[in-house]
Amino acid sequence: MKIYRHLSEIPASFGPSIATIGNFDGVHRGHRSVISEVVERAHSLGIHSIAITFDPHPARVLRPQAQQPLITPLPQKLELLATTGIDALLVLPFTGEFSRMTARTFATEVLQQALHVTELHEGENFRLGYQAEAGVDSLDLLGHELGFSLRVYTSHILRGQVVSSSRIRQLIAQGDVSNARVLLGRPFAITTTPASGRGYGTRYTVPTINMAAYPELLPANGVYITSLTIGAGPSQETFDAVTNVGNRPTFGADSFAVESHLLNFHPIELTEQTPLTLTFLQRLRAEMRFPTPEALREQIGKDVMKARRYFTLCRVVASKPRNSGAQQTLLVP
Ligand SMILES: Cc1cc2nc3c(=O)[nH]c(=O)nc-3n(C[C@H](O)[C@H](O)[C@H](O)COP(=O)(O)O)c2cc1C
Ligand SMILES: Nc1ncnc2c1ncn2[C@@H]1O[C@H](COP(=O)(O)OP(=O)(O)O)[C@@H](O)[C@H]1O
Repeated sequence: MKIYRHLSEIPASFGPSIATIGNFDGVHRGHRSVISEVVERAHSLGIHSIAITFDPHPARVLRPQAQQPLITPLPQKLELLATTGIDALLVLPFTGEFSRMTARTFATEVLQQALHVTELHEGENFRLGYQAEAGVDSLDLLGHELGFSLRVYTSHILRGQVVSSSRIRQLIAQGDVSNARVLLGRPFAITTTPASGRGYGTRYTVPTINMAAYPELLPANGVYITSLTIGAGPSQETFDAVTNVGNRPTFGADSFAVESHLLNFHPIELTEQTPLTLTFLQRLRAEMRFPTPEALREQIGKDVMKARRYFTLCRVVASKPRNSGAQQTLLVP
């Protein structure tokens, strides 16, 4: 996937192309189904497919006080978009001045003149331009004038829920990582680096790898079954884990941390720069204040047992032959 960071980087020869515009936060199942149609359609016509997105997320510029955390910060969004098969991605810098561009100017300068778009694919709720002035009906009219057709997708519904970034954000913020996984089409994960702990775990409960402060979306405080990937590339290793997100009230004053106890631990080199990807698989319970560290240690022992059962079950399911599908549906944890 070719990435362009500014309109001026688009080669004059670019296009014709089929495009989709969006924030794509989460790169969820709805995003993926539109993008895969764009890719397929462009492929069948032998022309380029391109996704257009913005950085920072427009909400950061338009409603900075809302501090909306992201499901996928830009590097993760790019990685996920690269797996969709789209030929190119245009990441337009989103500023106050840019936000005042009308839909007509955007469609003319970006879609028509730079990308030579012949088809634009968007969800039914899509809006473009200053103060979100243009919905799909106005874009359809603009397209007739500027030489592109608009294909509109109805909202993706799964298990009775609209697949949207805001719904997924809400589910994760409530700790419902299982439902978020359904709408995302993969488990929710964060990418971060290690930080040092206070040594209480090793002394009183269980040793943990602590994560550096993470400024984007995290699941609600509580205990989760997770997997932790340490490192990146061929030398990376993934461990089964249990993770606490919270303030550790058993040890006194609030001190927020995300920390993982690895079930199949073996010593591994960690530096402040080592990439860590923490994947949230299932919520186990709320964080609680225990009367003593021993009581907490006993509870963590129970959390570990549940996590071990979960991983064993997953591996049993994964090892079943594909044709025993009915049984698999019953077993998937
Ligand atoms: C699986 C797991 C569950 C935990 N649950 C709780 C909890 O319910 N209440 C709590 O106060 N701390 C909980 N903790 C946090 C421990 O108190 C924590 O490991 C300890 O504070 C170590 O802190 P340190 O890494 O800064 O040394 C949990 C930790 C893990 C790994
Ligand atoms: N099962 C385990 N899970 C995570 N870390 C472990 C485990 N066993 C040993 N460790 C080691 O313990 C270190 C954590 O020790 P420490 O910094 O004292 O943590 P804590 O503050 O949680 O006690 C980790 O960096 C890791 O190398």
